[in-house]
Amino acid sequence: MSLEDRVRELAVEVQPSGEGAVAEAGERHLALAKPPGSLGRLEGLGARLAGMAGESPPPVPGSPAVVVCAGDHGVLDRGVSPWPREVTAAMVGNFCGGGAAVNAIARTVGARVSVLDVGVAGELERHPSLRGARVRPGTDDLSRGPAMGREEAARAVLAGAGVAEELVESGGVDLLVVGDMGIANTTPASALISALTDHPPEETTGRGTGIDDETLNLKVRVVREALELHGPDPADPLGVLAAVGGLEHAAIAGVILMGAACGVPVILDGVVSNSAALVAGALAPDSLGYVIAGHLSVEPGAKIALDHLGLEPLLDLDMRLGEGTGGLLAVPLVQAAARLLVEMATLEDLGFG
Ligand SMILES: O=C(O)c1ccc[n+]([C@@H]2O[C@H](COP(=O)([O-])O)[C@@H](O)[C@H]2O)c1
Ligand SMILES: Cc1cc2nc[nH]c2cc1C
Repeated sequence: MSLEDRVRELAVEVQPSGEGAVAEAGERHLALAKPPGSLGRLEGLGARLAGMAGESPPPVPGSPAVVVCAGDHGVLDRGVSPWPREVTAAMVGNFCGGGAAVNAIARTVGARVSVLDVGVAGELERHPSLRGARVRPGTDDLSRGPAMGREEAARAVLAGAGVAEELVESGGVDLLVVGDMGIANTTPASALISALTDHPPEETTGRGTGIDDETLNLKVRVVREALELHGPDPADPLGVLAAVGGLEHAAIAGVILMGAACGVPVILDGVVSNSAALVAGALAPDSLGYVIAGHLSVEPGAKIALDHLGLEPLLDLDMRLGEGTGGLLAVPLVQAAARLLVEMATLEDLGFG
């Protein structure tokens, strides 16, 4: 079976989240010891968690893990980011050493950190937290040709799915967070968002790690050139990924698909995971029933992608780091949304039934 067929097979494994459990959780919220609706968006989130678990009340997730997917990008040669390629490998080393922002926030919320190399260009030291599944040492320049081949895109999707499956099936993980690392990866994120939402590059392209006006204009031009060169077809998500995506974007789509197939909620981080969720949703629309938008990144493409997906972000902290940082900060909110449904007394218990 081809790798593409295996991705298609994974996509059909995703079952719709349970409407019955969602309705039951909604009823329960009306009965709990509080004015109806007073827990705001936590009520809808709790009901969605019930749908994902297929039962109300839903289990309280106690074993969260972040999967940080890393890759490099040929389009960096066009000057779309001020940072050198070598930062990607250096930061992967930092994730393994525990010294990155993602590690500090993961320790704060009690999450495991798992790092996946699907396309880093540099040498990496072995580490127990690092899964080496390098498809190739970075993509080609998407503005001059396809970023990668279709089978390579499929291999990266399956690598992400494999890590998610191992964490859930062997590691007991019951809440996944997706993160990314890759210098220049906001350029393919913008291209994916434009291709899959039909918004023009000047709306989906932002300043990434922090670029000046001149570089932003160049970046918009580069995304436009890529879209004109490939004419990506939204009905062919793997083709879009191969033409204008990135290896870590593909891996994140795989984590989302496998999380959904296992009935485990997946919390998105910033613009890169938002763009990957568009790909996952195009491959398996029901996978979006298991996806939670952790935060709203400053990158303009993030809001466009989340609006297209019909997802409202839980947090808005002006963050634009990536790594899974904003997604991890939403973990306690997700846990609280489930715990409220499990542990609260009802109005009837208090004698107001
Ligand atoms: O999460 C976000 O929305 C986000 C926004 C801007 C930058 N980043 C991170 O910064 C890197 C990409 O930025 P750039 O400017 O090199 O394209 C990559 O490692 C991302 O994780 C992440
Ligand atoms: C230092 C640095 C850390 C990062 N973490 C995620 N993206 C990043 C980009 C840079 C440049």
